[in-house]
Amino acid sequence: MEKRKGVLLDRNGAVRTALDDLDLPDWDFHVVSTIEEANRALGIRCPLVGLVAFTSPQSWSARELESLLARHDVEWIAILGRELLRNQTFGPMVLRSFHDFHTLPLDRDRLIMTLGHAHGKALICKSIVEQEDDIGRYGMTGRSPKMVQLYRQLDKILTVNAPVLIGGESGTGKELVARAIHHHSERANAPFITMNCGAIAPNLIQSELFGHERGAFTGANQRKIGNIEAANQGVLFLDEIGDLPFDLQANLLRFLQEKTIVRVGSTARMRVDVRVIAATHVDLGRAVAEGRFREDLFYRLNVLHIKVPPLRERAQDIALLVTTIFNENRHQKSPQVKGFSSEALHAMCEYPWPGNVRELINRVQHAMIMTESKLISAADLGIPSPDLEGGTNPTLNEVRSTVEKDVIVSSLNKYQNNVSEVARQLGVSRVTLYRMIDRLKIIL
Ligand SMILES: Nc1ncnc2c1ncn2[C@@H]1O[C@H](COP(=O)(O)OP(=O)(O)OP(=O)(O)O)[C@@H](O)[C@H]1O
Repeated sequence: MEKRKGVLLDRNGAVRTALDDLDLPDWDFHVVSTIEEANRALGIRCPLVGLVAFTSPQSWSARELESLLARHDVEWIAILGRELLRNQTFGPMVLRSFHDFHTLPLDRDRLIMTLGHAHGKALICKSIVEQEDDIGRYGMTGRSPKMVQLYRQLDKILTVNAPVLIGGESGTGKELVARAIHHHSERANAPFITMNCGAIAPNLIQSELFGHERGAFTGANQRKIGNIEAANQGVLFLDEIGDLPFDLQANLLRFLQEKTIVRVGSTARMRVDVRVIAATHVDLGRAVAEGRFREDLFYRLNVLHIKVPPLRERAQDIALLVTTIFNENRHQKSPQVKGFSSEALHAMCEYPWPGNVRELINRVQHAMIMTESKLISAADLGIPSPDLEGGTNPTLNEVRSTVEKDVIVSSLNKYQNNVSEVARQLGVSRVTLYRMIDRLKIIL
């Protein structure tokens, strides 16, 4: 059997010698003596379990150590003298940042049990993370019917070259969709140029789009390549197209029809091959009806239309999205933060998210840094907490049972209901596991 990989962080080598003497048959420990070395080794070897040896509370800088522990998906075990656990600052740190601890002197049976349990837990976490790879498509997270419909539209849009108009509220992911179209099309190796028509002074838009020659106007000290030319062979993403000044809409239409441009101050017409993707958070059809947007340009841009649904219409995706955001930002959180309370998840599904996914990302990032609990609450996210059914919070026993059930069920699935293997991985006896299966009413 291939040995399980672990890392041992041991500054003076005392625990290393004791560990060698135990001669653990299933384990291969890579020993490092500094946090820097540990960081490197963890990146290369990807062990699931790590041991940190302490001879005094000052063995390591608490800040550097906690940052190391939080950065890697490893189950950590502190190896320490019993007296250190009673230390006012050290004890809480062990509770906060470690999966478990082992008091010195090393005890072979006790250590094998602790390591087996940590390894089992790490495997479960890993399998959950691997499942999370299948959380969406095209770099987007979401499996709700609305997102599946969006992916199907993208499947078709990628194979053709026509302009695309992307609608949807602010923060829903319109730019992400445009990037996905570029990234998965045959234009992927050519530039993706973005231009926010609402963020550029109207008098500069023409030169931003088409470029200018030196001396074309006061201040044009040198030739400038416009965004259309810069996107040659690739994609030009025109965000907030509804803000394009009316007179310039005619110029853009001409480019779309003739596939040529003229730099401001020049007479030479240049051929460019660019796919235009435009986005708007306003109803462009209405802008046409009100005379604010050219009808001919609207039809030219709207050959293919995609609407990105608001987040409130895909509440099923919220749990997936927050897990992704949590994992992407885990290096910024304080080490004790482990996830979201069920009350917070419930609240997020009820909240209308006027700022859509962007607002969700901001609130989760803020909560991950500011919360003082293990589980992020609705209050941490700054959103109202809905009344839980029956108006009561689940008891600790109910929460514990739910967690135990989830862990056992996913482990049984992973090991094809092999109870002996699951018991081994979870560090409990078969009899205990059978008792838990019975108590938690898990069907084998
Ligand atoms: N389905 C998704 N999965 C993961 N991240 C997403 C998803 N949708 C949006 N995001 C993220 O949300 C943020 C806002 O997305 P984006 O900028 O694409 O929205 P937008 O609709 O173009 O916004 P605006 O109208 O304000 O320009 C980005 O960080 C983006 O990566």
